[in-house]
Amino acid sequence: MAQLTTENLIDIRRHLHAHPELAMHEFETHQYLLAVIKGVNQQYLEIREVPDLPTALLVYIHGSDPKRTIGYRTDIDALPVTEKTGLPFASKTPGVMHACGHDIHMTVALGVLSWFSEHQPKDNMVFFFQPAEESQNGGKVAYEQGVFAGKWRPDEFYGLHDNPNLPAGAIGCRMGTLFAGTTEVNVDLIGKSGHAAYPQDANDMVVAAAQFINQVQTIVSRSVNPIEGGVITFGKLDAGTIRNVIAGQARIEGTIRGLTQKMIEHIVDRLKQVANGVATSYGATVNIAFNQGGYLPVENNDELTKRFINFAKQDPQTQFIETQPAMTGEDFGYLLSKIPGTMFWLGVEDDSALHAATLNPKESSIPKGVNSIVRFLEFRQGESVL
Ligand SMILES: CC(=O)N[C@@H](CCC[C@H](N)C(=O)O)C(=O)O
Repeated sequence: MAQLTTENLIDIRRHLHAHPELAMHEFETHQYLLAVIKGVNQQYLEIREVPDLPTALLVYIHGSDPKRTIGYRTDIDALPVTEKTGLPFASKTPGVMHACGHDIHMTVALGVLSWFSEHQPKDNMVFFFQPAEESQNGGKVAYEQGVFAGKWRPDEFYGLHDNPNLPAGAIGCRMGTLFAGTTEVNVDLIGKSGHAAYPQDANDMVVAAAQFINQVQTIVSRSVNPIEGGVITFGKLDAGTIRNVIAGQARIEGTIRGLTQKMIEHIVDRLKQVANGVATSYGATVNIAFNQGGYLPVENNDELTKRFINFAKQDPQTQFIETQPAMTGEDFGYLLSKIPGTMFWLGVEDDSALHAATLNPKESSIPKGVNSIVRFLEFRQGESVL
């Protein structure tokens, strides 16, 4: 089959959007990606599955005169969000949605891969379709399993994230830190349940959880240097069973963000103090669990990113926008701590934010993104210097 057209890519994106799957459960997505990849020119391609990470997929493109191996990574998982876009190709999986645009990421990656399947690159290329970006750190798991051993180890790694705040198809990037590091946190408060009418005989964890959440708000406002910034968000709170039974237990799940590891550690320390203080004052037991996984700050490599930005600035077919660091996290941060590379934004221009149930990225970003990335990767393999 010939190179994928824009029409093919839009159909692919809509199929992927309609069939989202959660982290480490991307089995249909995997099969669909495999079918699309098997449909392009196989002459230079080598497809690899990973038995210990069954939803991952790697594709090697043999270069004609390789000086290096260039890696390109896309994430493939979706979020537990109930879609409210009303689109004809909205999610068919109840309670699951590509609310972070990974359907766009995968489609752009397929567009780039399909182009190089028809136009053999000079350098070798490795495409990594990575499971579990939103949770369970699929990038780190893959790395630790040795997925990038031998010829599968890129010398440099690139990857993108869509951005609704940028014009469709624009490329955003910056030197240094692009995204924050994150640490997941679970707090369990344990008291004593009882009859709603006899609070004196119980120890109410709804009240303790409310106090904890309120008090946590002072960490960023009072204990964090405002110039450096930090985030603590609790996105899930679970307590009690029915209105007239006092809840003896509360679970609060959240995420901590900072642009440096030092800041994350500082916030973690303060959060422990607040949790222990609230537990003491309410006579409760508290268990706190942190998991950083592989969500290290996304640090762009100086040399590669300078070249990427210089190329994007002067390329007449690329709209380049210099961006600020963002408090979004990405487990590509882990891969970039092992392999130098650059993460960048692809504008998808929408009023809704990432993770919103109404996110509706503009599809015109797909061909524009493919074009800019192909042009950069072609340039990277030439002798030109910027
Ligand atoms: C781009 C994006 O939205 N990424 C996620 C990464 C989540 C990391 C981790 N599971 C956490 O919740 O901290 C994000 O929420 O920024």
